[in-house]
Amino acid sequence: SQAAATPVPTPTSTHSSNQSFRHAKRTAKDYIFGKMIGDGCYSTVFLAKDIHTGKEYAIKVCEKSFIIRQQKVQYIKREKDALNLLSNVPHGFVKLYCTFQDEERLYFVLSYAKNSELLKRINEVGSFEINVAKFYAAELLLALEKMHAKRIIHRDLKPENILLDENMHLKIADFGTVKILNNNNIASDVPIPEDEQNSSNDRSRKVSFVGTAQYVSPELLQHRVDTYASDLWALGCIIYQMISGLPPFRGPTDFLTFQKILKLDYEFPEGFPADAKDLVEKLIVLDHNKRLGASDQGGTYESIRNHPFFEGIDWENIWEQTPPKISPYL
Ligand SMILES: C[C@@H](Nc1nc2c(c3cc(-c4cn[nH]c4)ccc13)C(=O)N=C/C2=C\CC1CC1)C(C)(C)C
Repeated sequence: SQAAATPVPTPTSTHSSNQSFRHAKRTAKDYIFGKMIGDGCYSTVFLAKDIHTGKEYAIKVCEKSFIIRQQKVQYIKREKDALNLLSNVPHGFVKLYCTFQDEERLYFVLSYAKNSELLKRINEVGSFEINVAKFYAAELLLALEKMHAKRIIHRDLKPENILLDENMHLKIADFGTVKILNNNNIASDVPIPEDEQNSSNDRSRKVSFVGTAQYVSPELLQHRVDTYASDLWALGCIIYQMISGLPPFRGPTDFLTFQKILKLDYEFPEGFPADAKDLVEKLIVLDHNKRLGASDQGGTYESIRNHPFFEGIDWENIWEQTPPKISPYL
C-alpha cells in the first residue's frame, strides 16, 4: 500500500506574503516626498513618508550624472560603506535603512533627525550652558569612539552635520568625506602603523578633499595625513563653539582661516570655564600625535573621558538619559 506520505507543510500565506513584502525592493513610489531638509554639495535630503508604514525618513537623493561628472563616485561608495558599517551601532549616527535607484538618481533612505542641526540650536540660543555643552560633547566623543573603532575617520565634523533626533540625542550625519582605513578588505589583524598607511604613493596621490575651513585640522591642510586625531581636533573646535557660540578659527576668507589654524591663532573669551579651556587646549594641538586621546587604545578615549570637563557624565547610560534642556543663555 502507498506509505502514508507525510504532508509537506504548506507555507502559511501570511508568512510568505510578509516574507516577499519585507524583501520587496523599495522604489521612490513607496514614499511621499516632503520638504527639502538638507542641501549638500552633490546631494539633497528630503523629508519623506513611507506610504506602507506611515513612518518618516530622510531620503538623500543624488543625481547620477552630476556625481559622475564631478568624479564623486568614490565618495558615494565610501559614504554607503561607512553608513553600512555604522548602521548596526544603536546610537550616535543616522541609520541607513535601504538604498535604491532609478534612471537618473540614487536614493538613500535614512533616519530622520527631527530636531535638525546642532548648529541651529547653538545659533538660536547664542551658546550652550556648560552642562548642555558637556552632555553633547560626551555623546559626540562616544560616537567618535564607535566610528574610530570601525576604522572610519569622518574628516569633516562640524555642527552642521551633527544632528539631533526626536529625543534630542546626537546623530552624526554626512559621511561623504570619510576615510575608511585598511579598507582593502584584507582582514589585516595587525593594524598597519599610521605613518606606514600613508605610504609614499599616497603622498604622491592628489588629495581632492579638505574639510570645512573652520574645523579642518593642520595635518589635513598640510601633509594629507589620514589620522583619527583629525576628528579630535574638530571635537575641540566644536566644544569651543558650543560654549562660546563661535568656532575658534574664523577669518574673512578660508585662506585667512587656514593661516590662523596653522599658527594656532585663537583665544578664549572672558568667562570661558577653566575645565573646558583646559580640554580644548589639549585637543587643539598642532601635532596630531600630541592631542589628548591620540595614543589611547582599546576603542575608548579614556584620557578624554577622564578629563575634569566631563565630571559627572554617566558614560554607560547617557543615551538613555533625557538630555538637558537647551535654554537661552541668560
Ligand atoms: C548634513 C546634511 N543635512 C542633513 N542631513 C540629514 C538629515 C537632516 C535633517 C535636517 C532637518 C530636520 N528637521 N529640520 C531639518 C537638516 C539637515 C539634515 C536627516 O534628518 N537625516 C539624515 C541626514 C543625512 C544623512 C546623510 C548621511 C547620508 C547635509 C547638509 C549634508 C544635507
